[in-house]
Amino acid sequence: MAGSTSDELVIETSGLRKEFTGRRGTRVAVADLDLAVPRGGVHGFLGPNGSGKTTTIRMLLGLARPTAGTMSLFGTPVPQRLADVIGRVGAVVESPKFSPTFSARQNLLLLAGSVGAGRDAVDEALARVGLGERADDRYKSYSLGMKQRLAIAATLLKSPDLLILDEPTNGLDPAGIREIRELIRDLGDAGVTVLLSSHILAEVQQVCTSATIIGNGRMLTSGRVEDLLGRTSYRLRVGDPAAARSTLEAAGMTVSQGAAALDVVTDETGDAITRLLAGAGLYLSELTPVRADLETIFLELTDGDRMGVTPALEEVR
Ligand SMILES: Nc1ncnc2c1ncn2[C@@H]1O[C@H](COP(=O)(O)OP(=O)(O)OP(=O)(O)O)[C@@H](O)[C@H]1O
Repeated sequence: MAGSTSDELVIETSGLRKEFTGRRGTRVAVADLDLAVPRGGVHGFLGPNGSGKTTTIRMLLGLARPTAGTMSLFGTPVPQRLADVIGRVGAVVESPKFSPTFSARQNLLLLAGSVGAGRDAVDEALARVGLGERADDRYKSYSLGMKQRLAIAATLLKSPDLLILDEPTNGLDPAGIREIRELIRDLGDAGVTVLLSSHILAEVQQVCTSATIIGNGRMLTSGRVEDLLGRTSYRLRVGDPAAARSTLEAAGMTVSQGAAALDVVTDETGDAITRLLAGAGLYLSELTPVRADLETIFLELTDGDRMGVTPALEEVR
């Protein structure tokens, strides 16, 4: 972490673009993407299938060449000087190749040799991902979740400052997802900056401190998850909804009539709503805070676009 400052951007891209040209024309996978990932914590890189997450990550790691734009890792331009910083970056992008008949420990010992890590680092990485007890079982006997944890353990051998995980919970059951989520949270808490790509917005919301949401290769929004989620709204039931509505609106709140209740959007707390209405002789029978989730934000940003496969095709000629 030498040379880092707290306001350093660990990942920065500017005008990043990737086009793939095939027989059917040119497909723009990533379009003018300005990504800014601050140091520390877990940053969600979110978007539906085919929105350009993997392509962006592959470019950052020097596995694909950008059509246009610039990128840097820890302030160092890549791919030009990738060799200077790659030692600080751990990544799980494609399924790593482990030997099926070797145990987790044997697999990691083989890898440790290539990154100059010792036996202690292997034991520590296994313990950190919760595989200490099963370290001597053969890889092929592992569940998908255990295989995914081993892949993360392999990246920890070089004590990375930045960990890039591309859809690490893909194909896992809810218990497996929870294990990986907890592991990622622990790593973030321990000071590793994590870029976590996913198309499951609700899932990532629980572990990320900040996030970038993309759709069709374009940035839709970026910021602290708290800020992205924005204001809380409240659902309330009251005997005289019309009177309650005008009282709340007179106080500057945005009120709409839902099916059976009033929906109120405000920066004020629930206490303030209760006090205001009671002051007007209106008594609440119910007051429920309703937090927007990232999925709702995404749908708003894409104007109701589906979270499923969206067309990433943009014919430029
Ligand atoms: N090598 C390639 N050749 C042609 N098109 C490609 C290539 N790699 C990716 N694409 C296209 O670029 C677009 C973005 O794909 P990408 O894999 O980056 O999306 P993603 O957000 O990672 O999706 P997923 O969540 O499904 O992994 C898609 O339309 C994809 O078909």
